[in-house]
Amino acid sequence: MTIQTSAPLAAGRWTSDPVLTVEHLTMRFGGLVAINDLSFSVGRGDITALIGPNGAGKTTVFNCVTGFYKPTEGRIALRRGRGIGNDALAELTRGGAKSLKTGEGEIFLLERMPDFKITEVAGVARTFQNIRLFGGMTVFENLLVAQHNKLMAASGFTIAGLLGLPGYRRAKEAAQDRAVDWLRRTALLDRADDPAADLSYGDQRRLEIARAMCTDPVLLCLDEPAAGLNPRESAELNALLRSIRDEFDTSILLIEHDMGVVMEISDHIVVLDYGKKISDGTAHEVRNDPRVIAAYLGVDDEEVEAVEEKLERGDVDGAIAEAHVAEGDAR
Ligand SMILES: Nc1ncnc2c1ncn2[C@@H]1O[C@H](COP(=O)(O)OP(=O)(O)OP(=O)(O)O)[C@@H](O)[C@H]1O
Repeated sequence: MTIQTSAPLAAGRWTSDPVLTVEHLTMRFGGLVAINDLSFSVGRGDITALIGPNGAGKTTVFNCVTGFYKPTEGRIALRRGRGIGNDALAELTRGGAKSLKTGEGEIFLLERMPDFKITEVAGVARTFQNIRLFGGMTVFENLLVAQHNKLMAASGFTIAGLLGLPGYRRAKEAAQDRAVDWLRRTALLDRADDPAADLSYGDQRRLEIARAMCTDPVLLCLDEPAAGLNPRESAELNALLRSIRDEFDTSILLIEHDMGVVMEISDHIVVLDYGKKISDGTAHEVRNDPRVIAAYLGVDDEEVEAVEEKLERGDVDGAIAEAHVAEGDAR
């Protein structure tokens, strides 16, 4: 049975100005199809949330976008620069190259690139579900290490750093300034000299984001940034993510289970279930989509009809209650 959403989906920046387009992505692990012909886009300047029940395939999508997995099938294009058209994408796809420069910027096919190039060249930064900081290093050092590649490039991969040559010195000062700026933005300046492992969980999460932002990413991928945060820390995280969206040329793609965070800050939500996209739109559209309610509460297709009926009458609370009843019956 196919269920249609009642409201037409609005076209947003993810259609008119995408920074990332994922097309027909499939990822198989032996016989298991973790991602099944998935297509979606991330709008430039948007906060986009990838949500779905446990095991839906969210982390697998992240792993494909960031090059940890090589997709079984599909195309993942990142556009650095506005207005790069589909002709450029088609030309790049036809040839064997990893990227193509155009008058508007540069376009990358991420499935053709190793993970470190996706980070360094295409400009995709990532945080992980389990925090991965250098716990023995200070907070400040963690932010300098993140900029190591830039410093190496400034040294021309020579001993210029040791000799203190001007180009390298300037790059080092810029790296330090950037680190201090992000410590300030994440309210961690007074912890700069403490070992990262001594920070509270919420502070470590913000430090991870600061570290990713020190690389000036075009796309910031956050895997469950609100996990384990208390309400005050969640509110601080929301403010931080909004400020990144509003003040930097960085688009955000996040996986998040905390629906309070998702609904409050997302411009665009893509919902997965069993490796397929079941809904895609604004927070309002997605939260009123019976397929989403059903997927989250684990009800059958037949029971979705009852949920949908309530939604058509504008009774969202009733629809959720109906889905809860169906969920209880299923147990
Ligand atoms: N390396 C792997 N090898 C085999 N199966 C995998 C691998 N990675 C993921 N899977 C499987 O792919 C499916 C999707 O997993 P994934 O971790 O992407 O889901 P998720 O939506 O991120 O889940 P959660 O919300 O619990 O983190 C699951 O069935 C999982 O067991």
